[in-house]
Amino acid sequence: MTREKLIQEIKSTKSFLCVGLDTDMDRIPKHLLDTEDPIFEFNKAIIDATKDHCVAYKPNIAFYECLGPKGWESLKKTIDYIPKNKFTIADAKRGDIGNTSRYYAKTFFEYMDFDAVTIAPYMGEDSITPFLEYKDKWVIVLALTSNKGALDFQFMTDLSGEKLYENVLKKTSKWGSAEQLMYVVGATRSEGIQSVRNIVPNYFFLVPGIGAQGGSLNDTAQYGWNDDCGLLVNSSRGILYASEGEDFASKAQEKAIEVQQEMEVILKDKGLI
Ligand SMILES: O=c1ccn([C@@H]2O[C@H](COP(=O)(O)O)[C@@H](O)[C@H]2O)c(=O)[nH]1
Repeated sequence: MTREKLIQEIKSTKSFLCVGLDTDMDRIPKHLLDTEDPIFEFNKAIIDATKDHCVAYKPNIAFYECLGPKGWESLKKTIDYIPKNKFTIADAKRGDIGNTSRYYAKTFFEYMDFDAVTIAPYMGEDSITPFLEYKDKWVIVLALTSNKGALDFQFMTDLSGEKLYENVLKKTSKWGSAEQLMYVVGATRSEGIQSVRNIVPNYFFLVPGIGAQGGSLNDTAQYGWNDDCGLLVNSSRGILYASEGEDFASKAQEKAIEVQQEMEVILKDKGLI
């Protein structure tokens, strides 16, 4: 998907919500466990219930890989089921020597036809460039993450006082344009979102951390906004497990609508719609 199309979808859906498909066998409703593919049945119901209120879906690959071949099959069926106007993100956090990264890119962009894949930048330029060779596909680089462990490395300073995540932003933004590269910036780091925005004003951010992790949507919009919105805000558990009963899809829909309506207010306040 192109950047222009993504922005158009944000405007027409009045939403910059990304629904995270962290589909956990231990949490999906009991009545689905008797079906042939509980993970896919769950995802299908969630997609049907939320597709009018979000612009993106982000399956986290860990929840599928742990089930072996069956999990990959559920993931493939899920990605094929998601409507084509939705931006799809493989949250896989890959990155390896160039020769190996080429095959990760093949998996997620050819076999699976995702729009984007998340990448850990630790191995540098050759670990990222194979993904950038695909037209209209995206790389989403981990910059300032939402977890506690972000403090272990990301805030380390070099001799000039520059933090590691700042360095990552400056370097990687030379490798890929704002038409093909985005950054992961955690909603739990409102103090840092502004500094990331200052370094990469035009790039989109994928923002996890609202809902279950307690980050604020309004702070994210206040510090991370750019002229094109520039934000895809993810919620996984907060939507998927709004109910663990037979009404899970309608409760997920209610949650998605709640977030979408807050987003609509922000989009109007900022003058994008
Ligand atoms: O910094 C990061 C990077 C990725 N994630 C992922 O996003 C979702 C968040 O799930 P919630 O249930 O909405 O908390 C999950 O897949 C994480 O692995 C992140 O949280 N923070």
